[in-house]
Amino acid sequence: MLQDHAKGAAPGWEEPRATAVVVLQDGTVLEGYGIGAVGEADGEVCFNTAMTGYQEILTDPSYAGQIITFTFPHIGNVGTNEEDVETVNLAGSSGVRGTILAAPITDPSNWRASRDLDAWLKSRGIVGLSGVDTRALTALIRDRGMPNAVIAHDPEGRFDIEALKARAAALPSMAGLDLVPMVTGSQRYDWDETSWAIGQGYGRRSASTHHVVAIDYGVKRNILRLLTDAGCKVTVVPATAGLEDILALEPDGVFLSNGPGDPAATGEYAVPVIRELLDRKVPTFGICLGHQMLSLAVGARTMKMHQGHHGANHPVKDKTTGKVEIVSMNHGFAVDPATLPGNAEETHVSLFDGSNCGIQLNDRPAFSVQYHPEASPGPRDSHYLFARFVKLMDGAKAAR
Ligand SMILES: NC(=O)CC[C@H](N)C(=O)O
Repeated sequence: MLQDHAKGAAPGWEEPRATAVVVLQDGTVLEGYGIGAVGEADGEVCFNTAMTGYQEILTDPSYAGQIITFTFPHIGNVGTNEEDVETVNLAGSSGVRGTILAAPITDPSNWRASRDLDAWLKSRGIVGLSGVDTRALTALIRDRGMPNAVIAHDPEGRFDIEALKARAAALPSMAGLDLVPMVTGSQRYDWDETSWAIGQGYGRRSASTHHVVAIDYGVKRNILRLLTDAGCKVTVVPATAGLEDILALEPDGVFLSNGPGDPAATGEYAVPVIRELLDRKVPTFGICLGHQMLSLAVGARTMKMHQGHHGANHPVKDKTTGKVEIVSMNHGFAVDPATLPGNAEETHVSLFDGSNCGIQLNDRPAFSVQYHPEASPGPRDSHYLFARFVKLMDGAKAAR
């Protein structure tokens, strides 16, 4: 499967030896050239269709336990920098385990670049390879669903393919896995960083009005920045924070973050706390995993998707306004809208496949979306949801 761009180029030309392989759970072997960390990594392979923002994607903690293949062939051409990192807690590492690329990584061409992608992947322990026919791999995922796989990278090109096949076949399904403990923070902390635009003097930070406690199931940095831009004083607490810990902070609202793994597997600790907060009518806003957990807390069910949604160009309709927004997505599970209780209304829907993309409760001040309104990467169409959360807290305060 090595790409044959140079084949027949000169007499005596020999195909370079594969220095990395991906072995899928069904025994499919794809060869390529190793990039990033040397060694082996395993996880569920998903494809991401974003054309830009690979650094934000590769540092989104929601990808813990996964390997990302990009459908856009030229990944790495603008290098990497210190700013476009979405992890908050994982100093020097990432959630994602590995990456699979089509074209070789070229020299970075961007004034912000401080390092090339290959060295950056290595520094974060991400194992990868290029030279793979990622169109074929994406077609395979569309046919059969997201497979488990092992990537092995050895500069000497020595692989025990049979052992890798056995290992890939034995990996557990993502369904049932709680991966939040791998990426949540261990300490409570205050957050005060605003978004890039405000930092550069282009935007305006709203006056500080509400105290938001953000529960960190693997939170992305730009969510915390946008809550801050919207005028919130933000305190981040670990995923295991109990009801009393949260109420002691006297929140005007609670934010439920994105995160990795199967939402149904967080039912033991996270969902009961959310249920209690809802019962106390604390204004609540959830994103992605937070949306799934809010839905679970009101009695709905979540299900594993066939190929999931991972990209920066997904059309979603806000049924409350009739407007269509183009959004950033990263999820492999979804809320089954047929299981939503009578007090929960579907507010957003995917125009790609009709899947549920948002809910609001009619009897309590709470709403959530399945996609990533903070973007990073992706369009900014959905930033309005942060203002909607502030309005919800305004209303709750006025009613007190
Ligand atoms: N971005 C997220 O929060 C992902 C949520 C969940 N892990 C899923 O894959 O559906």
